[in-house]
Amino acid sequence: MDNILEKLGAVLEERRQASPDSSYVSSLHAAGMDKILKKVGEESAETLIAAKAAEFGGSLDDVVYETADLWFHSLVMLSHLGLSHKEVLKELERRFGLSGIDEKASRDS
Ligand SMILES: N=c1c2ncn([C@@H]3O[C@H](COP(=O)(O)OP(=O)(O)OP(=O)(O)O)[C@@H](O)[C@H]3O)c2ncn1[C@@H]1O[C@H](COP(=O)(O)O)[C@@H](O)[C@H]1O
Repeated sequence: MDNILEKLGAVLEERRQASPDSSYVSSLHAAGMDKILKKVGEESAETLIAAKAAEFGGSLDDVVYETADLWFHSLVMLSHLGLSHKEVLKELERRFGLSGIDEKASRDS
């Protein structure tokens, strides 16, 4: 499978200029940052609820579905600011191999 983040990133970039009538992503851009952040907040809450339910036997598929919604709307938020998954992946690359405990200690000292 081609990298879905690359493919989706290209579509999201194109949707910044597209008509809001024909595109959900363009309609979010047209509605503005508050609407995008409201969706990120909603999807975040739905992900938390699904994960908590899964801890007690609920559907793992629901966790995947809600996390995909959260990631998708987070990508739209980044795109609205002229950013993309690339900057986030670069930051994760930078952190790779750096223990969270060591990183926190370097901030506290
Ligand atoms: N991955 C997604 C994706 N995930 C979720 N969604 C939409 O996100 C919305 C989720 O909102 P909710 O579940 O809260 O549903 P809702 O009640 O209809 O939403 P609201 O009315 O509350 O805003 C739904 O409309 C989903 O269809 C997505 N819409 C688009 N994409 C990707 O973005 C591409 C571009 O989409 P368009 O801009 O619509 O062409 C698509 O080809 C897909 O690859």
